[in-house]
Amino acid sequence: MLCIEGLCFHYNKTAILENIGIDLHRGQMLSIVGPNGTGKTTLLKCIAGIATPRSGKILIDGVDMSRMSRMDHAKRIGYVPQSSPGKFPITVFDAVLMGRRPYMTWRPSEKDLEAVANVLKSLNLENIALRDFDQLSGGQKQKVLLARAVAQETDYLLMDEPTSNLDLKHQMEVLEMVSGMVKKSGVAAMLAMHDLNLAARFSDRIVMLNKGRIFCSGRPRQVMTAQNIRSIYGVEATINETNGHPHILPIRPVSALG
Ligand SMILES: Nc1ncnc2c1ncn2[C@@H]1O[C@H](COP(=O)(O)OP(=O)(O)OP(=O)(O)O)[C@@H](O)[C@H]1O
Repeated sequence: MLCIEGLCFHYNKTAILENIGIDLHRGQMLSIVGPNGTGKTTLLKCIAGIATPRSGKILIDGVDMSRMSRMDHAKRIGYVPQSSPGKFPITVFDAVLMGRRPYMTWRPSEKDLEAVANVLKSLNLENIALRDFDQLSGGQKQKVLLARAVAQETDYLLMDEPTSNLDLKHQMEVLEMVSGMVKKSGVAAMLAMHDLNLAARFSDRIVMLNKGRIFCSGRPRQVMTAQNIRSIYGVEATINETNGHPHILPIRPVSALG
C-alpha cells in the first residue's frame, strides 16, 4: 500500500499542499482531480521523489520513502510526467529501455530486452521503435513515456494527465491498458486527470483537490456530484449515469448565470 500522511509542500513561503492524506491499495486506480494550479502535479512529484515535502510521510509498503535509496524507490514507483523532457536524442526503443535502469548493470539482459519488446507491442509502438524520440508527435511521445514507466515494472504507477495529448482512440487504449495492469497484475495507479468523465469511468476512487487541500474523496459516484463540481470548478453541471459510471455534462459557468 502507498500511504501518504499529513503531507505539506511549500514553494518558498507559499503553501502548495496542506495536510494531504491518501491511501492507495494495490489493484486500485485512483484519480486526482481539481482545477488548474491546485497541486495535482506537485503531489505526484512528491511521491516520485522529484519534490521534497516540507512535512508529512510517504510510506511505500510500510517503508518510509525518505529512507529509501534511489534505486529501491525506482523499483517501486514509476512516473509518467505531464510533458516530455526537452531534448531526448535517442530512439524510442532506447527511451523505453531507460525504464529498465533500476535492474540493469552496464548492459541490458535478455530479460530487459524482452520486457521492452513486450511493452512496445502492448502499446502498439513497435512500428516506431527505431524512430528518434525528438521527432515524434506529442501524443506519440506521451505513449513512449508511459511505455518507459511500464517497462520499469513497478508496483505503483503515477501518471500526470496521461491522456492530455491523445486522440479518442489512444485515450481509450492507454487507460484500458493501465486498467488491465491494475486488475490483472495488482499494480496500483495514481493519475492526475482533467477529464472528469474518463476519471469517473476508469477510477476505483477519486480525490478532489482544491487549493492544495483534499476537498473530498471516495467512489466516483460520491465525488462527481453536481454540488461538488459547482463548488470546486464553478460550473453548473448535470450528472447522468452511463454504463454504471457517472457522466458529467457541463452546462455553464456559475458566474454566467447572472
Ligand atoms: N517551480 C515552481 N515554483 C513556484 N511555484 C510553482 C512551481 N511549480 C508550480 N508552482 C505553483 O504550484 C501550484 C500548484 O501547481 P501544480 O502544477 O502542482 O498544479 P496542478 O493542479 O497540477 O495544475 P494544472 O492542472 O494546471 O496542471 C501552482 O500555483 C503553481 O503556480
